[in-house]
Amino acid sequence: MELKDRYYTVLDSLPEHTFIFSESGIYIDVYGGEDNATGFDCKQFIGSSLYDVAPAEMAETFHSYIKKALETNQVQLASYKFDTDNMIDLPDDVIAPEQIWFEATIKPIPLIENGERTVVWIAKNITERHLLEKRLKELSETDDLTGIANRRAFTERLRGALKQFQTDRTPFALLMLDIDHFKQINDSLGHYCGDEAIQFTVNLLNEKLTGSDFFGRIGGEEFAIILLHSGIESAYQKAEELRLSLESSRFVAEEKSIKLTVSIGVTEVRDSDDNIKSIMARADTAMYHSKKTGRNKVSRFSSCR
Ligand SMILES: Nc1nc2c(ncn2[C@@H]2O[C@H](COP(=O)(O)OP(=O)(O)OP(=O)(O)O)[C@@H](O)[C@H]2O)c(=O)[nH]1
Repeated sequence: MELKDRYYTVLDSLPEHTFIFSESGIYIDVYGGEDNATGFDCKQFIGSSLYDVAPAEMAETFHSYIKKALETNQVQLASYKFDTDNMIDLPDDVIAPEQIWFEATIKPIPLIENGERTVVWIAKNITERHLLEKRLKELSETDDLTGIANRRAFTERLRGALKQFQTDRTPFALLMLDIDHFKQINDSLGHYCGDEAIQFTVNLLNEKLTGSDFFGRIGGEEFAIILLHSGIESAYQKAEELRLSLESSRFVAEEKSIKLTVSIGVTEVRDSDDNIKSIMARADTAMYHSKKTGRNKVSRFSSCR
């Protein structure tokens, strides 16, 4: 075999897609990529421009990586996805994959083509890893029993809401909720029914929330809700609505019909809040005020002393 043929054989056996791009975004050469299992052959793009092949925004982004690699003479890393809505122009007989994630390394190479500098672009299919990472992230942020945010994810979101408030004054309110006399449910019906009572409460309250509200389980039978764009009065009304809907429903277990209730504390973000502890402490104080003054109640922090 001639040396040139040997080199081509080796290049075409590379497991990842390996592209040579010119400075202006022309596909100079395409090698390998069998292991990426995309189902289509990129060799057909040789001679075309990125702008002929990919949607404008994507071509623009890809081109910016090429230019940056050449300007800085440094390796660039990129991750991106192809999906049915955002796909390079495939031949008619090729079905676009639902979603493929790639991680690419872009490196300037000492090769001039038609008077232009060039880069090598090596793209690896990382879809499996990406989906696994996404799933692990979801699991680490979700409460097992109820499927809503766990304490960590909730406090993270609260931190985000406070940051937003500090940036553009977007107001928000915080509700802290605790199921009343929950120990009695565990003691009389058992822990398993206690778990079901928690699920029942969460499902019921969740139905009353909208897309911009954020619900989290921050303790055993303790929950919190962020109400974005809400002042104290509308938050109080919302809390009353939640309290009443639980009070008027019945949780059925072991052939018994049980009235569950919650005590709720309400506060709103203040200019003086420089971390989430102060907001959570106010909502907590208000919630304990509801407990101390009879339970199945809503209290605003401002009126609980
Ligand atoms: N079944 C079940 N019970 C839990 C879970 N997390 C906490 N608990 C129980 O919830 C009960 C909470 O009891 P307390 O904090 O004494 O409060 P309470 O009985 O709800 O009374 P008040 O809050 O004062 O109205 C404890 O018995 C915990 O063991 C859980 O995930 N599942």
